[in-house]
Order: sequence, then structure tokens, then C-alpha cells
Amino acid sequence: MKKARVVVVGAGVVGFSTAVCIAEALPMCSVTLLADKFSPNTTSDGAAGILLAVEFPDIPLERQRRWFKDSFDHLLAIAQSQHSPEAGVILSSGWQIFKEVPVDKLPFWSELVIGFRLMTDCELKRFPQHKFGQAFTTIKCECSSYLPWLENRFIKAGGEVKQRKVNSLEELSSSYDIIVNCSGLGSKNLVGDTQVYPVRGQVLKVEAPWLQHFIRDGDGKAYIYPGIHSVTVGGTRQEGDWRLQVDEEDTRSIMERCSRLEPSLSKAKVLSEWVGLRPNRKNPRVERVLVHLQGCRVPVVHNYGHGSCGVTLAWGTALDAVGLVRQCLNEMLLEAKL
Ligand SMILES: Cc1cc2nc3c(=O)[nH]c(=O)nc-3n(C[C@H](O)[C@H](O)[C@H](O)COP(=O)(O)OP(=O)(O)OC[C@H]3O[C@@H](n4cnc5c(N)ncnc54)[C@H](O)[C@@H]3O)c2cc1C
Ligand SMILES: O=C([O-])CC(=O)C(=O)O
Repeated sequence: MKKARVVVVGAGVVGFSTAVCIAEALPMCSVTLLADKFSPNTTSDGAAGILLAVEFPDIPLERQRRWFKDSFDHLLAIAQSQHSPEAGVILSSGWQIFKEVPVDKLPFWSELVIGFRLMTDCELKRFPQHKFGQAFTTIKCECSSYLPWLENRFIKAGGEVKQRKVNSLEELSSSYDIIVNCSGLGSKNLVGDTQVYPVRGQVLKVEAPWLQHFIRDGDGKAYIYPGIHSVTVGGTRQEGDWRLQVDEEDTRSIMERCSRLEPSLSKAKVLSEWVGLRPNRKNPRVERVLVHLQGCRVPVVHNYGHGSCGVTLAWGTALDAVGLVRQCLNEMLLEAKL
């Protein structure tokens, strides 16, 4: 039987996770990954890479829990193996603190991270502006190392990688049997999705090796994440803002907010500044559709729109995408297309 030709569009954390999962799980497919930008130039590369989820309104919680758990377990196994330094995946312990007590004191992911507990009053004394806090151990996945590591794994599984901008899905329909769209914010143009929009995020990398624990304000506008080579300090969440340039006023206000949480930060050397555009959507789109392209019905599996949770959910949604590709293959077999 000839192999089904699958193309994955996108070389961020969602695209590479999906490509690896398909290539490893479905040997009856030949898998090609196409993208216009690769590491270190994707949004994923600059993400803080902390595993922490928001709750999407219209996706069953069971499915969101599975996405989180599958990703967490996959990355935990890497963090606890000899691959950890090369893959850039480590355990990270710390605190998420809130100025007002949140409605949801125990988020759905609280039982999926390690050692989740509420902070004691004594621990909270260190953060006088905050009334409530959660302490836990999660994972930090640094995509500037993880993406090259995934790319090697994909090539070992027989995958092929090509640099190319795709202007429309029509361009792919004669060369591939199944299209998997992991183009993030690019889906706005590539598939005309008006629901996906940018949420601009600026972060700094600083040298502060004395910091060992993460601190995150629950509003997501001040966070300090110690990593392997530096500490990521952020952030901003500017909806509909397409600017990719660093904004000096953002830098100043990030440092001000974060120094309030950790005064020693004012002594840290700034190593770099970075801006990325989160591919936000009310709900991520992980689904299978048939699209009419050049007179044929072509199966398309979408996997994009992860907003601020792409690193957190990539492996889990990639496993769902494998299931959707498998369904496409079964239908194609029934229609004796292969
Ligand atoms: C400041 C900041 C901090 C963040 N911190 C975290 C965090 O701590 N934890 C977390 O889980 N998430 C975090 N995120 C969110 C995370 O970065 C995103 O959810 C994630 O990177 C999305 O991955 P992706 O693969 O969908 O998109 P991207 O990384 O943007 O990749 C998209 C890919 O598609 C390609 N592409 C697009 N259109 C086309 C086309 N037409 N033709 C060919 N190729 C195309 C691009 O070239 C690229 O290769 C953060 C984001 C920002 C901005
Ligand atoms: O909010 C955080 O802690 C990090 C993150 O995911 C983002 O900035 O998108």
C-alpha cells in the first residue's frame, strides 16, 4: 500500500509536536513539515514556557484536562531523564499569588501539577499586596532548545522539513493527501479565520542566578520565571496589538511590577528583550474538516489558537490531532483512495 502523504504547516511548538506525534504513531504516513519561520524565529521560541493553563469556555473540561495531563506527563518524563538539558525541559517550583481571592481557588490543573497547595499566611507575608496564593511545582519548557530537539526527533522518525511560506491550502492539495494546519496566528490569513487574533507579550531575560523560585501574579502581568541560563521576566497582554518592536515603556513597567514582587531584581543585568504575538482564540481549534480544493475534497486537521497556553497544551492537542488524522485515513481507505 502506498503511504499517505501528510503535510504539517507550522514549525512552532504546536507544529513540531504534532509532526512528531504523527510520524511516530502512524508509520503508514510520510510526513512533511512546512513553515516560513523556524527556531529561533517563532513565537514559541520566546515563550516563558511555563506549564500553566487557562480554562477555555466551550471545550469540555475533561478534554482540557487530558490536553494538560498528556503534555505534563510527556514533558515530566523528559525533565526527569538525561535529555533534560538538551531538550531545555526542567521542573520549576514557586508561587502564583493574587491581590483578590479568586473564584476558582483550585483550578482544574491543580491536581495535575506536583504538590499543589494553598500558601500559608506566613508565606504570604512576603507579598504584602497579595491576599491569596498557590504553591506548586510545574515544568518550564524552553522552546529555543526544545524545538531543535523535537526537529531531530521528527527527522529520526522519517519526517522531512522544508522552509516555505504557504499562501493558500490550494497550493498543497496536489502534493499531499492530508493537510494539518498548525500555523498559529498565521491561520488568520491561511484559512481566513477571523476568530484568531494577536495578544502582544513582551518579556525580558535577566541574569539573576540567585533566584530559584517562580513568582506569578494571577493577573498574568507580572511574572518571574528562573530558567536554565537566565530568568524570564514579564509581561504584557495587549489585545489586538500587532507591534513586534520592543517598547521601552513596557520594559520599564514590567521591571517596576516585577521588582515589587522581588526587589532584588533591580540588581539583575538585562540580557535581552523580546516581543511575541500569542495566537489567541476564544477556544483553540482542534478539529477535522473536509475542504474543497481544486475540485477535490481534501481532509484538513486544524490545531491552532492556543493563546497563552501553546507550550502547556502542545503535546496533548498533538495527540488529539493524531486521532483526527487516523480518522481521515480510515475514511480514505473506505473510499479506496489509498
Ligand atoms: C511573552 C509570551 C510568553 C509566553 N509564555 C508562555 C508560557 O509560559 N507557557 C505557555 O504555554 N505558552 C506561553 N506563551 C504562548 C505560546 O508562545 C504560544 O501559545 C505558542 O508559541 C503557539 O505555538 P504555535 O506553534 O501555535 O505558533 P508559533 O510558534 O507562532 O508557530 C507558528 C508557525 O506557523 C508558521 N506559519 C504561519 N503561517 C504560515 C504560512 N502561511 N506558511 C507557512 N508557515 C506558516 C510560522 O512560520 C511558524 O513556524 C507565551 C507567549 C508570549 C508571547
Ligand atoms: O502568563 C504567564 O505566566 C506566561 C504565559 O503563558 C504568557 O505570558 O503567555
